[in-house]
Amino acid sequence: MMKFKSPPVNSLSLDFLTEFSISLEKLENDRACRGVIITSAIPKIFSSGLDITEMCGKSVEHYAEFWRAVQEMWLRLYGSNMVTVAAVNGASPAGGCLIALSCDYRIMAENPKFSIGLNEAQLGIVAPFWFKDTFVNVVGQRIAERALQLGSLYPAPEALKLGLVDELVPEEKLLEKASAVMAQWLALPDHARQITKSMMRKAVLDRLVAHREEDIKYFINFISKESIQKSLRMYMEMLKKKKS
Ligand SMILES: CC/C=C\C/C=C\CCC/C=C/CC(=O)SCCNC(=O)CCNC(=O)[C@H](O)C(C)(C)COP(=O)(O)OP(=O)(O)OC[C@H]1O[C@@H](n2cnc3c(N)ncnc32)[C@H](O)[C@@H]1OP(=O)(O)O
Repeated sequence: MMKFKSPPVNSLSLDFLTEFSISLEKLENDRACRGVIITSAIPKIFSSGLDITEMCGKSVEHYAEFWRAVQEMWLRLYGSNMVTVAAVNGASPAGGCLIALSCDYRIMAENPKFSIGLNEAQLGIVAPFWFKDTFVNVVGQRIAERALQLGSLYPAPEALKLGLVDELVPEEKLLEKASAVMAQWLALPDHARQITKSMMRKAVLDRLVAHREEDIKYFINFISKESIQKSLRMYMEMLKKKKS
């Protein structure tokens, strides 16, 4: 089990992403480890998504390093040979949602206050093509079109209806259920399951691998625009004001 613990809200900073990728790599190379449950140690928060401060007012070199780390995390998780189960025990916007979507199975705590989705459009930014591809592979084109354009965050019951998560359980039963699902998936021979998983995900993974440098350049160009920086600053201010 991997438990995110980066207070206050498990934002995906460069350090967090690097550590996450290294942990995944270690587990992947450990023949005794066939599956991983991903959850959070922080109450009410699975992950608040990419750390917005990493995308504000930084150098071009920093943006490149950060974006490469985001790509690396996704390539490792989405392309993992292990069985991956997300036990979503709190809010899961944007990059948090991407992590859940990249797993093989998603179980969410049945709390309508917890929401999940790719809300980038609400921040005035655009979900990259591989976020979009991952989303489409889970919920299908029509639901993804609407959800991404509106940048919708769905409360747990709605997320279940859309197929964004596979099931809801009472919060106190989340890890028990995730373990039961893991046992069910691990009962199959690894080889057949791994080849099938790879077959289902290969096209989407290959697309980023083939365009990785281009995607970094695109990100830098996009995020460096003054209009985008302004949107992100305003969003951060809004988050801070919400408290007072
Ligand atoms: C064609 C174009 C192609 C390519 C373009 C390329 C790239 C662009 C796309 C980049 C992709 C981005 C994906 C993302 O993940 S962006 C991040 C989106 N995340 C969010 O919108 C979530 C924002 N946070 C929240 O909604 C709430 O914080 C949350 C519900 C998670 C928790 O609420 P709670 O009330 O419990 O806590 P808060 O008081 O709001 O937050 C506590 C402190 O944490 C700070 N915070 C929150 N989220 C973030 C974050 N994502 N990054 C950095 N910091 C964050 C918040 O400001 C509070 O700080 P303090 O006030 O305590 O200092």
